[in-house]
Order: sequence, then C-alpha cells, then structure tokens
Amino acid sequence: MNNSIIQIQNLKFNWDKSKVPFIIIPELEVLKSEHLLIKGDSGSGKTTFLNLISGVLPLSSGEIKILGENLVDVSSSKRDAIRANHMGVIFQMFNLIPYLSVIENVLIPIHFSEVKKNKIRAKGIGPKEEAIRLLTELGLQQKEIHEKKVTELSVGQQQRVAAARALIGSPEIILADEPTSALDENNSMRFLDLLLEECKKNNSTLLYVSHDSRIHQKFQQSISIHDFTEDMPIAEKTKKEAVVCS
Ligand SMILES: Nc1ncnc2c1ncn2[C@@H]1O[C@H](COP(=O)(O)OP(=O)(O)OP(=O)(O)O)[C@@H](O)[C@H]1O
Repeated sequence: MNNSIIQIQNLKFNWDKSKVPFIIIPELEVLKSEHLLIKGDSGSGKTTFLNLISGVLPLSSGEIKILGENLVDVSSSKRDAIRANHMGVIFQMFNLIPYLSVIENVLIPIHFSEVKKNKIRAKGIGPKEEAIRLLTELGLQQKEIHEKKVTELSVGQQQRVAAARALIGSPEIILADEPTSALDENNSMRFLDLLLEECKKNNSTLLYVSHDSRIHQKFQQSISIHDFTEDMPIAEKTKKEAVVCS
C-alpha cells in the first residue's frame, strides 16, 4: 500500500515570478502519520508554503501531490474540495468565528464536507457528539464552555477550539501554523503533546510550523525554509535551498 500523503517535486515560489524564488524544495515526501516540523525565520515563507500545500495559492513551478492528486492539474474548486475533505487547518490567529459558540465553531468543517461527516457517522455517533469528544480530549470538558461565544474564552482555550475544528472528521492532513505563538512555554508544550496524540489516534499527517527548535525531537522530519536576499550571489542561494533532514 502506498503510504505517501504529500509528494513535492521541484517546488519554487515567489510572489513576483520575475524574481529569484524564496521557497525552493527540490524533493519532499511526507508519509501517512508522519509529523513534519517547518522551521525558518520570520518572513521566510512558512505560511506561504502551507498555503501552497493547502491549495489556497496556485503553484507557479514544480508539483505538489496530495493523496496522489497533482494540485497543478486540478481546478481551484477541486483544490478547495481536497482541502475541505482531507485537511484540517489551525491558523496563527486561530480564525474562529466570533459570533458563534465553541461547538458551532468546531462543527464548521462538517458543513463543507460530506467526507468528514461520513467519517463521523461511521463511528456510530453524531457531529455534535464528536465535537464534544474532541473538546474533552483537548482539555475543554466543561459543558458551560461549549455553549460560550469563542470571544469569551482565554487564548489557550481558543487555541484548543481551533485544534478541535481542525481535527473533526479525522482529516488525513493537519496543517498548524505556529498555533502556540501566543502561549507561554508550559502551555505550548502541553498543547503540542495533545495535538500529536490526537494526530496519532487518527493516523493524521501533521505539518507544524514553529520557531521553537527545542521541539525538533518530537518530529520525524523537518525542513528549514530560508530567507533569500536579493543581493545574495546565486551560488549562495542554491546552497541555501530548503534542507530536508530525517
Ligand atoms: N499576499 C502576499 N502578497 C505578496 N507578498 C506576500 C503576501 N503574503 C506574504 N508575502 C511575503 O512573502 C514572504 C513570506 O511570508 P510568510 O507569511 O510566508 O512568512 P512566514 O515565514 O510565515 O513569517 P512569520 O514567521 O513571520 O509568520 C514575506 O516576505 C511576505 O512579506
């Protein structure tokens, strides 16, 4: 059985196509259940890279295959469907809907994906039950919290809601963009451990952006996305290609 979830070949990207690409990934394969750490300085292109993987941004050069489907060959609506059915995203600023309750926020992806809805049905439970199960696993078990507006929660609680929303419907891929940047060290570590545990239970592949090099040992693979400066000689630029280490 092919365990490949993400395959990248010759990926190069710059917003301005006439300029030297700032993301260069010659080759990268991420397998089912694998956890990939994405490092790099601020502004180096980590969020841009996740947006290419999720199909929010179209590729200008190279290819990205998600579950065998080449994003270059498919329409933008098909890319949206791949994202809705097979991915869960935790954004840097969480992107929760402020006027909705905690449960309603967690259930949002279910409204956009029959695939996710069916995966929950296959467990013999309903979406709300699954949302409560996930919130409980992530440490938000108090019933009164579930009905609160997300704006009434602490940052750490909001982050757990964002994680539950990404995990609902057991997507094959979880993309997490520096989800702990607003948390202290202890809470960041606790959150990462909870997320890794949930991904393991679902056999989800995790792509996790972080500045924190101390968490390196928790991941099977890591890539560094480097910042390229305009005046750097070309030889330096090729040396600084994204480094893939196992
Ligand atoms: N929509 C856009 N149009 C043009 N340039 C953009 C756009 N979004 C980001 N950029 C530029 O692309 C580069 C990479 O940005 P990106 O947000 O991917 O970096 P990052 O590594 O995620 O940074 P941080 O760690 O600070 O979140 C930056 O130079 C940024 O200014």
